[in-house]
Amino acid sequence: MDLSPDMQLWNGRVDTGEGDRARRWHQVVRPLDDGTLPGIALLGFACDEGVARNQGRIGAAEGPAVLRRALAGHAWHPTAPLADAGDVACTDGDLAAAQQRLAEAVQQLVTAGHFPLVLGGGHETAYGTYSGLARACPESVIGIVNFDAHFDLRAAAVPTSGTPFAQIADDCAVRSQPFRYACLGVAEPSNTQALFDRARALDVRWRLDTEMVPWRLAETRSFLADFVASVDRVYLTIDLDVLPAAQMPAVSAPAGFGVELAVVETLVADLAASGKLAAADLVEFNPRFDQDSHGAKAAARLAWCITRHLKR
Ligand SMILES: N=CN[C@@H](CCC(=O)O)C(=O)O
Ligand SMILES: [Mn+2]
Ligand SMILES: [Mn+2]
Repeated sequence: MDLSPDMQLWNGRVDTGEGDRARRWHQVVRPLDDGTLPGIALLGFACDEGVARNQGRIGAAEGPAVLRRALAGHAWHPTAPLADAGDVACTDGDLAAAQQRLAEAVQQLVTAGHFPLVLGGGHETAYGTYSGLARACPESVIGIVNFDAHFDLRAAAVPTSGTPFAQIADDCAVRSQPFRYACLGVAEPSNTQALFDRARALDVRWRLDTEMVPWRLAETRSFLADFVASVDRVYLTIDLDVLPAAQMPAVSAPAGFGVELAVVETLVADLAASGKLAAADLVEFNPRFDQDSHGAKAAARLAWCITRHLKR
């Protein structure tokens, strides 16, 4: 796999003379090659074709590069190797082909023993990430944990950023595999009754944004632990529009209510430490709508959290 990572994106502060334990991401990350030991592999999906098709605000294709720059200066804590596998892009409007290329890259990474951390891209990223993981481990029951204000279970004429979990449900039905999907942070005003009906028909587990307030965190942790216990492996997808608009302005559809970053981070850390997390993506980050990098910082913090707590 050669997706030509742009290593120029990785630069930042150097604490000269403080030794190995003072390193930051930009000093640790290496371009992925055949000799890279199994570890964390960053993979960009530079695509907002699904957002455009879903009547959203484009710009998420610029997300992967900005997220790498935001991550570059973070202190390095994990011990696993960190590699940059480069980007899969969608430049010709052929979303299905781009999702297939993403799936192939994710499949190769998982098969080689890496943990793919995919930097989206709109939520159409999820269909590629999931498909790659499912191909790499066809015997596993994969549980999808989606932090999102939206179910993304739309029935649309063409695939969009609003359809990935409906597409996955269809694929699972074809393969006679169970469709295991938990959606955390669902905003009632942002999902029609038809979407709730589809979620019920597909046996989706969900928690509303109003149920994910900090003072009900213990309940939410237990909800998530029960879901994780019921599957073999977990695919985590974080749609950044789950965060309140004040914490995450840099998305197509900012949340009026949202789930606090502190709550999301605690739950993400739980998932990373579960030993079942097999792949993750962060999606919908759109730098065009950021304010003084607040959104980039929140998104980078969640990516950092996954790597900090990851147990495999
Ligand atoms: N990823 C897509 N999410 C939402 C967008 C909603 C909106 O644009 O208001 C959806 O399709 O439901
Ligand atoms: Mn969303
Ligand atoms: Mn979404």
